[in-house]
Amino acid sequence: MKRPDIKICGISRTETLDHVIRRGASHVGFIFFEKSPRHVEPDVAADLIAHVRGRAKTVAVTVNADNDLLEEIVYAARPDMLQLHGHESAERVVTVKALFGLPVIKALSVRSEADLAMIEEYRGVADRMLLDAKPPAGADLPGGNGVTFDWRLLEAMDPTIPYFLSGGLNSENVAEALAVTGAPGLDMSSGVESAPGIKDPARIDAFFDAVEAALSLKTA
Ligand SMILES: O=C(O)c1ccccc1N[C@@H]1O[C@H](COP(=O)(O)O)[C@@H](O)[C@H]1O
Repeated sequence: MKRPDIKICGISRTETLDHVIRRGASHVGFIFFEKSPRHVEPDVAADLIAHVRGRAKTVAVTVNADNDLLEEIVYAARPDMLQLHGHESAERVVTVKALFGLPVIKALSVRSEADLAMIEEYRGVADRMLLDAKPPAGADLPGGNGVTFDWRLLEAMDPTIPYFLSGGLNSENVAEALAVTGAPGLDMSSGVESAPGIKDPARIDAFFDAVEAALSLKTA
């Protein structure tokens, strides 16, 4: 099994960036959503992104952001990619790509087969999909809720679609997630935190150890 890309999201400290990259993160994500405990201002993100440039792909995570906010983020922080984690349509993805010239990860909230079928709308439009669980009722955040969805829904999915599996991944369940889905990418945030927004070095190590163990079992 090919090693999946690993994206660790919601990072706000250089120490955490260095740690996850040393452990093998291919992508690091920064949250630009004020309600999130992981929110970073564009000038803070600019320093974090400058710190890791060239060592991992940097992703600006936004939620239904308008052009002004995207422009502020892109010109201040210079991320490698944009993640659209709201209700952005395929047409909006096309517009964002044309305006900012950056690859786009489009997040989709999944609970049922019908949710997953929405992938077709973004085929050939988004550079990657990110399949996250639907937020629980009453949640303030569209992502970062630590909730999983039924990974067996992905069994019938076209395996050529590039995607990150997301939603509630942690050191305890990542081996099963990989076994069920064979996902080409993993994306996670709260599963390596000790409290919302506080990344925990021991949990980061446990997560990467679990991924390595799962991959070595697969190739043994
Ligand atoms: O993490 C957040 O606070 C957040 C806020 C707004 C949009 C997206 C957000 N996070 C994304 O959700 C995934 C999954 O999180 P988790 O592993 O279930 O905690 C996270 O990796 C971000 O891509």
